[in-house]
Amino acid sequence: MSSMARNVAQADASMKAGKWERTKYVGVSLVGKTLAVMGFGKVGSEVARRAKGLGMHVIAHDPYAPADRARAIGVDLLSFDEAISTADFISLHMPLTPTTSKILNDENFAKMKKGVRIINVARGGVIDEEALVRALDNGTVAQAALDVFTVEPPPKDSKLVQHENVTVTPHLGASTKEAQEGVAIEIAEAVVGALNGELSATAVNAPMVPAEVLSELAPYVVLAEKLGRLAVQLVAGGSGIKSVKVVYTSSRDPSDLDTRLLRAMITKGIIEPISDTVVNLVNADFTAKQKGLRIIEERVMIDSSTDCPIDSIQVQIANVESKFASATTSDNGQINVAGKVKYGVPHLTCVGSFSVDVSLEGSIILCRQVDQPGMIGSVGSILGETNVNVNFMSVGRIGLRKKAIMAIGVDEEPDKETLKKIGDVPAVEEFVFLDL
Ligand SMILES: NC(=O)c1ccc[n+]([C@@H]2O[C@H](COP(=O)([O-])OP(=O)(O)OC[C@H]3O[C@@H](n4cnc5c(N)ncnc54)[C@H](O)[C@@H]3O)[C@@H](O)[C@H]2O)c1
Ligand SMILES: O=C(O)[C@H](O)COP(=O)(O)O
Repeated sequence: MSSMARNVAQADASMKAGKWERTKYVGVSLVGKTLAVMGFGKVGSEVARRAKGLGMHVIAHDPYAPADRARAIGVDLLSFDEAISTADFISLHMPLTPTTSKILNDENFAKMKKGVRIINVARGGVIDEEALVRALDNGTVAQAALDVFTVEPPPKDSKLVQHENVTVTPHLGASTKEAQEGVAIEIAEAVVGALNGELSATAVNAPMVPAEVLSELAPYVVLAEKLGRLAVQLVAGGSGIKSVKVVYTSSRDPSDLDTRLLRAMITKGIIEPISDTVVNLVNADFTAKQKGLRIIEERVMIDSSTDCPIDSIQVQIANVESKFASATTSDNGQINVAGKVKYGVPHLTCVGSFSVDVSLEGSIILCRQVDQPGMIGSVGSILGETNVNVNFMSVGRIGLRKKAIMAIGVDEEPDKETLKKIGDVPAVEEFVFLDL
């Protein structure tokens, strides 16, 4: 940006050609100018920090960047049109995706201030290069500094590369000794993380989920997998599942909710307990298809004052028999479980038509019994006799002294004899042990 604004490359070439052209290369100052950082990720936010140090007014556009991170750096996050139409300098730092491909085109150049300067060190394809040549020729764009090109290396006779108001470098953005070492360490850490089963935002063969979205969804990813795991263990025989419906309730617009990761984790939760297949974000959809499993998703918008990405996730399995009849809903006979994230921890909040509230950790025993005094004590004593530690308990009932469900979290797996004793308690009508 500095080099472009002060014509360093052109002046250098001119002097080496034996000239002394002081008036031709009068530049512009950066101080006091408005810089629009398009893509406020790792590079974009560092550019913003440095530009503020140069006395520039920095604005940014990034549909996924958290406003508090921008605020901390002293940058206003604006809409795409607001950002490009107010800027004196526009610096591109977004990835090349179907949405960002040729995002700077004739239509958008026309919205910019006359004499704007463009910097592209992201990916060549984010600019329509022919449109940029037109914008340079008609003066809309005063100068451009480009490190990346749609085709690399660009053709020798490229009008853009040869343009007198364009400064070019051959994709040198990351070409420092320090950056090359840094990238090697980052790749090694990502591979180790992936091998340890961590979610990766940088896998090239998985759907792209920006790191910010990934960290926001992290507790819901755990919830999704646990609900899948729990639901499949409620199916008699475990197999024969053909269709699973997942309902996400959220206060956000359904189109703002990227559920690919959650769908993959529900698939993982359903498939892994009943097969040897390891399911991850890369192979989830393929594995589900291969196993004849159809995942249907529904997004339901609700009114809520809390700004969390998801209010609840519901998993429904149709056309199977349940080993715990109370997990099926009375209206359509489907297995139905639902959960929420509370204080960052995934909770089971619904089994069949019963409301419960237990954190989805360790193992759970679900009992259906007649709602009457002494039930917690009876079952708790049986578990205590064999040193099985109860870590929580929740009772949900459909009415006073009617049917109730008891969800008991246990730290150890009770032996068969202990489970049989629970089943033999007269008021217990059915029970199931679920390992999460
Ligand atoms: N020239 C080079 O040698 C060089 C070096 C490093 C990075 N890069 C490129 O620079 C870009 C940024 O790299 P990074 O490490 O900061 O990536 P990053 O993932 O940290 O940041 C990219 C940002 O772009 C945002 N974004 C996604 N879609 C957007 C859209 N439609 N509009 C605006 N913002 C959008 C994302 O939310 C994210 O915050 C990438 O394209 C990368 O490949 C080039
Ligand atoms: O995306 C990147 O990291 C840069 O474009 C750098 O690419 P390079 O590693 O080929 O220099």
